[in-house]
Amino acid sequence: MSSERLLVRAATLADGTRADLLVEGGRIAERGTGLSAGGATVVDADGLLALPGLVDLHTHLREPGFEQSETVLTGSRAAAAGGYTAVFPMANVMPVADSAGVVEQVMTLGDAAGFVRVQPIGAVTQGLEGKRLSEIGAMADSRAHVRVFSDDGKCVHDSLLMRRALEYVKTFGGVIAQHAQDPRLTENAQMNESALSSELGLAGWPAVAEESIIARDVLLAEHVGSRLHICHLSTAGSVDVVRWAKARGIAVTAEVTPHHLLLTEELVRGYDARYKVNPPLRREEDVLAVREGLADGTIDIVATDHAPHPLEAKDCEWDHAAFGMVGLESALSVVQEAVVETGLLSWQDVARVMSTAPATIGRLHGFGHELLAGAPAEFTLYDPSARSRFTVDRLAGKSVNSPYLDVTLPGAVAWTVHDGYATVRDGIVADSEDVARRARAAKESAHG
Ligand SMILES: NC(=O)N[C@@H](CC(=O)O)C(=O)O
Ligand SMILES: [Zn+2]
Ligand SMILES: [Zn+2]
Repeated sequence: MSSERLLVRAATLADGTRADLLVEGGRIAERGTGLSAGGATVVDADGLLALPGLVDLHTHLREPGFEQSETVLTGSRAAAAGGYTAVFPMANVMPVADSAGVVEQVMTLGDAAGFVRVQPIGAVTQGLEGKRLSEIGAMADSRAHVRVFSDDGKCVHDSLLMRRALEYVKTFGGVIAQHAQDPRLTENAQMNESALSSELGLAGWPAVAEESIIARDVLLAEHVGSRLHICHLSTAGSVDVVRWAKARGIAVTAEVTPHHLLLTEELVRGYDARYKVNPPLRREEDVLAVREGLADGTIDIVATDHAPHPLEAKDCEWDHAAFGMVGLESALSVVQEAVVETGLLSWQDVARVMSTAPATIGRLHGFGHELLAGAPAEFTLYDPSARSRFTVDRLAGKSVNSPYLDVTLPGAVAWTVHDGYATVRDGIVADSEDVARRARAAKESAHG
């Protein structure tokens, strides 16, 4: 039961070559051409792209505490539907993931669900309050082996605390992932600060509120000699600051979300809160600049910032609506539309920015990213030639706050294979009970 045998026939790899992949015992047992099935389930991958399992460095799974929005299980299903095989859930849950107990609990829930690897992120400060450092060392040493720390949802605004956090994680090679938002410059802010925000009468969120924190933090990272990661970078100025920092040799990495690669503030005109997100959708110039930054390597990765919210938190007046949009299920399609079809990134680049690089930044250990014989079977089979209206049945998580509903997008995930097992087959997400049962069996066989 635990080790499914699959023969993936004639898949196109990211480099354009074609190969058969024989999956057995949780690994890619063989890679070649004309492999014989020998009783394995044959997957006709003609026309499908085989990408290493996608890794999301920025996900909100909402459990414990906000299970009406998402659970570790439902978010894991959303991830599998999008071609992901590993996610890093953020710490803004209740109780906050600021202790070994909570990060271990989240990891345990992820292991039990079995759809993806769930690698928790720990909070930088206790209760995300920005006052005292959390138990960073205890989380790092725990069974959850935390390497990424973030107060995401809130900015670590106190410069001294930020410095101390960078110093602390340096001792074990961790990284601080900063939600760069000056709280004073964005008090009650509702959308990007621009001519449009004045026109719409919504309080503006200036680019400088993001850029000034990034500028401070790259200098702190340089001073301390530690690693800094910038969450959901969204402005042209931020790209410039990170470009400058990298040229200076500072150990900074940065992410952009799919929505900041595709959508602009113009969407706010209709006051539909599905477009309300933190950081806000920016100007066309910013969208072009973050695409360029991703293409030239200034921005290292694409991360979804999958932020599920229940209907009542979105189906209300703009000012009262929650910030955030779901993104796991649509990420690859949006990336295809925004940067592959515009000629900026190759599929090999996509494999890097959505799988290899996030795994490296997050220090995800024992995870295979080359689809080679002997590697763990972690991959997705994607049909880039598909084109369809993105409908609510594509959303496998609990919440439906997607900005893409009824939008035509390219691409479709056909199969996702995690730990040698198909979590998505022929576009259908596997049964939760089956996946949980097989995860238990795999665990038992691993323990002898
Ligand atoms: N991105 C969002 O708009 N919301 C996130 C928080 C965050 O990522 O800052 C959330 O937790 O809902
Ligand atoms: Zn954030
Ligand atoms: Zn977030």
